[in-house]
Amino acid sequence: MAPIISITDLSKTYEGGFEALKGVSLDIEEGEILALLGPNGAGKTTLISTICGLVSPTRGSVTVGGHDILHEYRAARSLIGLVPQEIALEPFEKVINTVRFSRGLFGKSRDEAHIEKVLRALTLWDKRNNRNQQLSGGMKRRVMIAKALSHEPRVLFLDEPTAGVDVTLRREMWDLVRELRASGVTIILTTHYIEEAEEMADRIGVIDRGRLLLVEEKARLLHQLGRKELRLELGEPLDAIPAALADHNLTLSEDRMHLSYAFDSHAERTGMTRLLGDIASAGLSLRDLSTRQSSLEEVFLQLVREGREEERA
Ligand SMILES: Nc1ncnc2c1ncn2[C@@H]1O[C@H](COP(=O)(O)OP(=O)(O)OP(=O)(O)O)[C@@H](O)[C@H]1O
Repeated sequence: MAPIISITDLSKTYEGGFEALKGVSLDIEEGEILALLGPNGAGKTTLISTICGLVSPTRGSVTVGGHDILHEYRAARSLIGLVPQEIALEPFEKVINTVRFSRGLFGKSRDEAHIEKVLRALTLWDKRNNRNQQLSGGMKRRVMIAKALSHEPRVLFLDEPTAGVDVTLRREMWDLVRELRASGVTIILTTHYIEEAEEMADRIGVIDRGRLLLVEEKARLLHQLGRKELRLELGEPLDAIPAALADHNLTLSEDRMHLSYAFDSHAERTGMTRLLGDIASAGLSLRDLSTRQSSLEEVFLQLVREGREEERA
């Protein structure tokens, strides 16, 4: 199946010369949840805004549903729903009219059944006659999503959907996103919460300083890059790592009671057997040992570090 969004060599240099995107290429498949993960200022919003036609690219191309975002702007844009980072709602307008109005902006004919479906899905139906200003912050966010879904888009962009949202609301938002996906909408969300990407995404793209460092299925990303750590609790404190163990790349903890050893659990040789042999020969006694899988957070930080080192080289 052809990808719903195809991005080829996309670059954006803002006026003043800042390069916010540097040659990003990416295909997004219909029906997936893709999380774009990156630190502040990485270029996530610029990427989304370019796909949605709000920022013009300096180089490269994007198609949405096969339509070029520059040459077939209306057709491309009509397939997209965008929920921006900031909540922007007319305070005195009723919820239902806000959503009807958004649909009208896309030149779609009135469809009360669709508006009702969207409001019910977002548990806003009972609030439909409330004015926006009477809603809680969480409900306002849901109205923003309802607006974005009003014209029946096939792709929904959520720019940091849970920034500044409490834990309960965040979980509600995650459930909602899963339900939307089950209804057939492709979802692209940006986040700098690793937990959010880990919880929700089918695929994760890591972006930093305008470069897409990697796009990978979440499970495979954790599996491939997940390094493990062996932690050894010593029988007695150590002043320093003994010279006989110097080539094992060990770290001694501050309390001098633990040694840790990072290894790749999928490698042919983990080096663990030799390490334990050398520890015994060095006369160290061990009280306990445990292994731990790296979290996505560590994987992410490692990727960003490697990306920056590569850029410097
Ligand atoms: N209109 C603009 N003019 C000049 N520079 C801009 C403009 N918009 C964004 N930038 C710069 O481009 C870079 C990327 O910004 P962008 O908002 O895309 O990052 P982001 O990954 O979404 O960050 P955040 O997580 O903080 O929202 C930043 O350094 C930002 O200052």
